[in-house]
Amino acid sequence: MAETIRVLVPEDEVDKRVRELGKQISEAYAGKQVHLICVLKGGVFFMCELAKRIEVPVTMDFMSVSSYGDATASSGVIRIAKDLDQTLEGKDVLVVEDIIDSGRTLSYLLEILEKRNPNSMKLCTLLDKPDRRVRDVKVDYVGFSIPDEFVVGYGLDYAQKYRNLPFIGVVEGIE
Ligand SMILES: O=P(O)(O)OC[C@H]1O[C@H](OP(=O)(O)OP(=O)(O)O)[C@H](O)[C@@H]1O
Ligand code: HPA
Ligand SMILES: [Mg+2]
Repeated sequence: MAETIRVLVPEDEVDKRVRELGKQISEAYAGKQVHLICVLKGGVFFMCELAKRIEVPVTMDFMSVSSYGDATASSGVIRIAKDLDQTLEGKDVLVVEDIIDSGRTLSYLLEILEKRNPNSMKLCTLLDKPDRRVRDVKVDYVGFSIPDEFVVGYGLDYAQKYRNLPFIGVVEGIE
């Protein structure tokens, strides 16, 4: 069967939810500056859109980690391909992710980042797939909780494809 994409969350619903999260974050960080950390590559579209909707001063840094390769299940081995450029010392950090699935990536990452002495550290994910969790992760802001299906779009890939779709879709016709 050929690969096809079924829409799970349409573009206008994603956009609306990102605006809501931006508002919620702006209120929570009122009077402060928030340091956004993008977990590349998947988090890049969400972080850019979210940053535009945050009304307090924002700084940004990028970290690249990967565990899925071309598969639809995590390898369990998290590889840091690029570390942050800036220190987290004393900053109010908000880690921005596209999805929390098994929780392995975030639990590993948060453990590393907490040792860098931020003033505070919170986590914002566009998607949460709680049915697949094998590691406990405390999430502060969630866009959508989704069922156990392999999703693409808005930064999420299948074998590096489909990241540029403006909606969240489910890939059908793969093992
Ligand atoms: O909760 P987990 O099971 O760890 O899965 C979530 C992580 O997996 C994906 O990244 P991936 O490793 O595929 O790299 P990418 O962001 O470059 O696509 C996704 O972007 C998250 O970072
Ligand atoms: O459902 C998913 N889609 C794309 N990448 C992912 N990484 C973890 N889960 C997923
Ligand atoms: Mg990722």
